[in-house]
Amino acid sequence: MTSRYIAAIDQGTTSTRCIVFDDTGQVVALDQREHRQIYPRPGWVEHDAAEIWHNVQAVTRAALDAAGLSRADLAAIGITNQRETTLLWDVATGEPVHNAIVWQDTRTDRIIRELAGDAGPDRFREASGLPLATYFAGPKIRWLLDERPELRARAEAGEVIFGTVDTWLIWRLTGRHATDVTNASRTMLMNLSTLDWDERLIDAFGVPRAMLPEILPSSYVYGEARGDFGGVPVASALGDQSAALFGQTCFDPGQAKCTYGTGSFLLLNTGTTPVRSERGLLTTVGYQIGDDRPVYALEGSIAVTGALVQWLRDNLGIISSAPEINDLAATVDDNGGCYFVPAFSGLFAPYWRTDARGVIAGLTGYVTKGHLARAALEATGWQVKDVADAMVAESDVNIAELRVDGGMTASDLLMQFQADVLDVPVVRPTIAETTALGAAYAAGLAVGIWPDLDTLRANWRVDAQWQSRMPAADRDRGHGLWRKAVDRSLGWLD
Ligand SMILES: Nc1ncnc2c1ncn2[C@@H]1O[C@H](COP(=O)(O)OP(=O)(O)O)[C@@H](O)[C@H]1O
Ligand SMILES: O=P(O)(O)OC[C@H](O)CO
Repeated sequence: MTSRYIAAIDQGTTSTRCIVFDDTGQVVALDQREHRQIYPRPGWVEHDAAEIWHNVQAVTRAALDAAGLSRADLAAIGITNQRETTLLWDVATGEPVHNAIVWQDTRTDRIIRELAGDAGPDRFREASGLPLATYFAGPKIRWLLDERPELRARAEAGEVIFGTVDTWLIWRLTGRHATDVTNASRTMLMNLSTLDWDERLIDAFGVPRAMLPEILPSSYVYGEARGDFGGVPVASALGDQSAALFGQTCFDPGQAKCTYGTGSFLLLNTGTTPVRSERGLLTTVGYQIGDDRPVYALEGSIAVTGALVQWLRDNLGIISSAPEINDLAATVDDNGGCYFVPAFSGLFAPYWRTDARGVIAGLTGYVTKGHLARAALEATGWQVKDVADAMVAESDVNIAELRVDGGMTASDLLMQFQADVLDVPVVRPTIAETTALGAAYAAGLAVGIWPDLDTLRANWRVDAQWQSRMPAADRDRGHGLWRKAVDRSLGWLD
């Protein structure tokens, strides 16, 4: 029997999933495991890279078992991952030399301020497409090598090497030290035009070239897996937001998707030319298929969306599960004049303000927990509107519809509000696991399961859609109040 299944590994911030897809793109089996979030100090977030590798193997075995399949049934393994999270490990032993520093971690704040100096946060934007921010991998490598000087000499000798999570998994699976171009575009060390490490950038961050992986396309056979999955080609790697763009089949310039999870990420396909942002968006690589020219995207990254729902559950206890926020919000007709800016770790796009902190504005004696629940859901809608507005202004593209995925799209109230404030249709596809699907599609293309992008496009189907029904005057008034609340959150830290 020919191998017609693909195992997509989705290594996310809070959990690791393996989803097995068949050659029609349908989900056959899924397994998922959470891993520890390590908070050594306020603002610091780490993961144990060894635990992540252990979980990747465990969920892949379990998903195959659940599907009643063996490795011989797999045509390919695809990888998608949380981006920017930074790992260093010892080539000889394969052991991590430090916990992984997670994308949300803000410990590099001082390094960022020093590097920005008089030139400001856009010092490296032309080459990298990114503003100087704690978010990206380059500053995290710098911090690790400054903190542990003994590692620098070993990194210069290529004995200690760097990778984002894709690289770590490709290395563990195949032995090759490689990354894909979408992940590399989040390091702040890659030149967006040459798609290679940029000497000026790696010098500025003090990163030895010997520790960096080779940069390869997203849909590409990286090598054959060894060990438990021996012989199966590892045939894709994409950062999770790029994978979702791919899984949503946003292959044409002007197509956009937003993934609503812990944070939310709106990506707009801008075609084969990178569009540099002057409005706080990121220029990133959407995907690259084999030797084709890469497809670029503009991205609006929002740090806290679903995480606010979790905060209402875990820290305030006003709901006992995330879906319950919708029942609570439905007890009231509107937000009661209340606006919630969840700037828990500053504000990401389009503001990039590390000095912001959360505020609830407009509180009166009238406000109930129902209003707070509604304001929390609306906060996601407004944050996405802010990045969508910046995108339209930046690229002259009118977003005709927004394709959505992720855990928060289960909220009908949020999806309706999103369509209302964006004034464009919001559309959710039948396969909700878009991120894993994107990794499976990219792997399947590389090994010939699917012949071309048109075949994948034809596979995309609408599950639900929401049309705008909010009067323009209400939208404008609400947006004005939201922006006032955002102003209140800025400059809280000195
Ligand atoms: N029905 C719901 N309504 C609103 N938010 C939800 C709902 N279900 C889950 N969430 C939120 O969605 C997030 C989980 O989505 P998911 O796509 O699994 O995120 P991630 O991949 O970032 O872990 C959580 O932050 C949770 O609070
Ligand atoms: O793991 P997720 O889904 O929270 O995504 C994290 C992003 O890739 C961070 O840039």
